[in-house]
Amino acid sequence: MDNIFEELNFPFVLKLRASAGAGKTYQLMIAYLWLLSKQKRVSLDSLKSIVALTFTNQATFEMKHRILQGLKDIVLENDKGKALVKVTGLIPSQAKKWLDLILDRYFCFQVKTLDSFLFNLFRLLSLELGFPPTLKPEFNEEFVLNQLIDRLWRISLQDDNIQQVVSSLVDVFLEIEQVHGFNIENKLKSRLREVFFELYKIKKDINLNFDVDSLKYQEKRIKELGNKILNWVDEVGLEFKYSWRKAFLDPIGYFNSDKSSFLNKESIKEMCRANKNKDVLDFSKIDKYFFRFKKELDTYFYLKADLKVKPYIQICSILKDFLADYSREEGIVLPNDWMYLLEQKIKELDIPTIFAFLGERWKHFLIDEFQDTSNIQWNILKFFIQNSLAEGGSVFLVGDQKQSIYMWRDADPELFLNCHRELPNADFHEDTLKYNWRSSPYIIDFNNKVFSFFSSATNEIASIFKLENNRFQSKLKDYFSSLEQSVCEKNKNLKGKVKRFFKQEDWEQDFLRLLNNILENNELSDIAILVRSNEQAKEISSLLLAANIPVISENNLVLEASFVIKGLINFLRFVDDPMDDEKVLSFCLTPICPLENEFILKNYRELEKGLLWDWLKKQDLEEVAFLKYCVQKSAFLSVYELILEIVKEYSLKTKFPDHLAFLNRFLELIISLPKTKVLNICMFLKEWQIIKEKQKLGCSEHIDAVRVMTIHAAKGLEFDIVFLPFLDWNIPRLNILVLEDGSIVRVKKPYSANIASKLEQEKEKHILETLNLLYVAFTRAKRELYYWVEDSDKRKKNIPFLLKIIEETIGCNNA
Ligand SMILES: Nc1ncnc2c1ncn2[C@@H]1O[C@H](COP(=O)(O)OP(=O)(O)OP(=O)(O)O)[C@@H](O)[C@H]1O
Repeated sequence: MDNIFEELNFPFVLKLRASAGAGKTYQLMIAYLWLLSKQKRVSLDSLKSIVALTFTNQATFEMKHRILQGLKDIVLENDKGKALVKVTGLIPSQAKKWLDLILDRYFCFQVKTLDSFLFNLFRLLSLELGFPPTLKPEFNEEFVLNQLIDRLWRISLQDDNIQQVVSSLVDVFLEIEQVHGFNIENKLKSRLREVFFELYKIKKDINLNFDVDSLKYQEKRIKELGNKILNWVDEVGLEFKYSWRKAFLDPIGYFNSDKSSFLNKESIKEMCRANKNKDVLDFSKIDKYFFRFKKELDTYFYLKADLKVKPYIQICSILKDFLADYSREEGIVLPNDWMYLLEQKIKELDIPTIFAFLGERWKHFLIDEFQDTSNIQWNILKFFIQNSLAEGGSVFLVGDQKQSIYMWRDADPELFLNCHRELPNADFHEDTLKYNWRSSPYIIDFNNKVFSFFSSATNEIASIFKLENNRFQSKLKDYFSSLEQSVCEKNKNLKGKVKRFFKQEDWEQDFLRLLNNILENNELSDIAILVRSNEQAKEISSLLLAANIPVISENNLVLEASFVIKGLINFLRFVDDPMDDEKVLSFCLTPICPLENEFILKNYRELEKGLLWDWLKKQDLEEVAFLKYCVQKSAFLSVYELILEIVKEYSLKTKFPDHLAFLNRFLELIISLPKTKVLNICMFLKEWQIIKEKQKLGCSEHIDAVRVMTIHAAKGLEFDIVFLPFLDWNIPRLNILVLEDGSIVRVKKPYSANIASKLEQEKEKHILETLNLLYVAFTRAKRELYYWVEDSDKRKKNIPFLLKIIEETIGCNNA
């Protein structure tokens, strides 16, 4: 696709479907410049009429950077610029005008994340929707839910009714999940989070009432039907085969021991032994009863699965009320709510009214990572895209179904395949890109082989995951066929390497040894270690930090990761309440306190009675004099002033230069908080508990340190060398399921038909997402890829086992 734009006539829909590193984002940048060249005038309205949407903030930053760099190259008329003039048609004088306009009116440069674009729409229509325009979007749903669950736990200590519901939830949880060991509370909270968000998405009232008697009534009906069938079989002189007589005699007992095979039988005839009557008898009447018997049983399984998890429903309904209060108090709104409202409103209003509210008219849309779009997002976007096409505009969608890793957030990769059908009034073009511009030939070849196995050996894969249905296999084919890429000219001689390690007991030592070897010839920032969860990121960061290897990760950018910030928080806790020995001790033992640890600990141990602070006050020490001053002044100084005092007194900026960025960010944060949150230390500490997890330093590309990040965060990015230390993934076993109608059920055999079908769908989604995640992880490396798996012959270890089979089949000997 050297210059597909030449062939295009407005209005058009252009879809570009290509594998990783093929230059999809790069083509979006080209398309943006090409669209600029097609504008009649260099004007603000034209600039605002082109909207480029990405998936993450990092990708937005990258896209803006690429567009500006492209314009600069054209203006400078360098080699890259000359090539861009050829494909985009944008000449240097025009490019200069656009560049000046963008830099002058940067906020009109419409390159945004999809979320922020949609939220902006919501804000513009907020009065119409009955919300104050000051409302803030809160994308961190997990953070909010943690707050709500903590609130629930606190309230349950005082409120008997809530305590009762919580304790029945704990019972159900322990029984269903069979969890043992430590951290049960955390596991329970995490399960609750999952279920709540599933339920919360269903915009229907949750049915809280469940009548235990209906299960009993159901049992009775089944028994009656069973007896009717039994009697008929006896009367006509037939005999059941195998143990099927028991199934009609005691249906519930029989099925509770997990024997569901006869649910597949079509007629009682199939279940009876041969005798002279069998062939002449009319079974049609009794089969009607048999059909009803099976139907009632199915309902029974469902009711039972539903009853088991009632306490989850009750808790979720309490959390729903808490969420409404919390949203009001904090002035926030969660995506699930505002997107839903926006979608509804857009259906209601007519086009001129909406555009009158918005005051904007978009004509061209460029959308990256389209495979991660959800149906609700698409329904909103579609409205504007259809309008832009009606006015002679365009839409350019790029994506790759096998990189869809946000299905848990409702992304629907099928949309990418079919969305153009909903945009019929425009020329439709589809294209693919065959070169990989990112990686070395070795890595490209390795990935070609590994991932084409997914589409060529669908049977084997389906059997590994025990999901032998046609739909799953055809999806595998859809996602992973025709993915093979060729090496581009510029990377032809790029050296590359892929190496697999088996995880031995002391794998960490081997891991560090390899890393140190690689660092002899590479920069720290060439290396990325990609993991699946934040816990793994913490684990690997600690390993590297203990070996004195600088690391940058989401976690160590959290302000609290700095011991100076931790020390300052302990200082505030102590000043706020010096009569609490624990608080005094915690502060005195932090590295920012100049008092000797030994001196404090020894005296604390020997202090027979009285308070630590009373004893400390009597010590004639300069350091203590300062602390006394702080305690006395604490009621008169603001939190900010107190922190400034200690920073100055203990020379924290010069003593701990590595923590300067954290310190500055911390001070900035205190100033930026509303007055009500910093009126006194106690209020600030309360606020800190809530906000601390979100307070982070920005990450600069230029910091020389190894990157540690999740695969989700690494999507769309590339690194010279990639390490994947934890590929021991399994497909999680589902114990609880939320059905389409909003009921939660326990997953335990025998399943009712609706549970079995939903379970299969969920399993399929998890497997595809896991395979996609593997694809994203393996395709981030430019030069070298190293990964660690357990040496497993067991099918239970899904991904290690799959990788082993692939290795044996395709004969890639990379060990
Ligand atoms: N035509 C091209 N000429 C030169 N370099 C290119 C070209 N296309 C892409 N690249 C470079 O190749 C790398 C990968 O491109 P890009 O990030 O656009 O790929 P992608 O298809 O979006 O990848 P992914 O799906 O993995 O996010 C980038 O460094 C990009 O600058």
